[in-house]
Amino acid sequence: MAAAAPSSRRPWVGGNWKAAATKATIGPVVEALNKSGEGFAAEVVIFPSAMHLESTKEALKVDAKIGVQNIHSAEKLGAFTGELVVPQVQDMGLEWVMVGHSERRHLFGEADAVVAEKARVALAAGLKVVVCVGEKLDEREAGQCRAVVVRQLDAVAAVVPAESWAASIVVAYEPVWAIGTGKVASAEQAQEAHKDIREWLEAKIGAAASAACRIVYGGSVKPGNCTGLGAQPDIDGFLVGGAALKPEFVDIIRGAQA
Ligand SMILES: O=C[C@H](O)COP(=O)(O)O
Repeated sequence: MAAAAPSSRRPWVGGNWKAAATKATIGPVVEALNKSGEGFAAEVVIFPSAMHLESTKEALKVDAKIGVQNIHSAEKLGAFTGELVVPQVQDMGLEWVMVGHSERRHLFGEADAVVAEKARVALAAGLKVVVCVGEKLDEREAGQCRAVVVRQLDAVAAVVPAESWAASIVVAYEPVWAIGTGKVASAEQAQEAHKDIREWLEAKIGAAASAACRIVYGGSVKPGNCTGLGAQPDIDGFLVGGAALKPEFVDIIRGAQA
């Protein structure tokens, strides 16, 4: 059963800039965020590329956190050319790590166990983690949506402490067919998947985790569709790609009020 009214969970909005940002595109977004001049009701986390972590952190003057889009699963600094490791995330004073984005899973071949190990290492170091899950179009058409998401979540649950789910994990449900395609899931489709995830949390982790864990939707979220999605009882915010690189990202953050 869906465990709690959405207003009991602080909304969460992530802006995933992927490898799509340059100084020219970042500037107007940061300016819009800074000009908004408000404390957002939602918790806001921006995920720049490694290239732009420090400059974005310095430029942002609003209550928004910075996170990394991916990490390597090594626990210590070392010879891992091209990777970021948890001690570097901490050295930068960052709190958030994203794992399991569909582009990591499907373009770079990250298996469920690899994603889970990254989550484990980040949580063990005291970082907060966005765990991305979601089915491909053929999986949805084969009626496997719930099974795929449960498989991805089970892998994480097998290696992280149960207490992490309430306070340190945000689950991002991102149907792969809706990412960057303009084909947003309907509010009903998204709510059904989010309810499945909340029921999984209750059955696998416990009622308190199910009530507290933020489950956010990602996939072609825009100012024009975020209100209907955000009104669903089990949708606690958004993970935004393309629209997070436009000044109207501020409108999506405002649309994620509790
Ligand atoms: O991480 C964000 C998602 O991949 C969604 O991207 P999108 O908003 O461009 O569809």
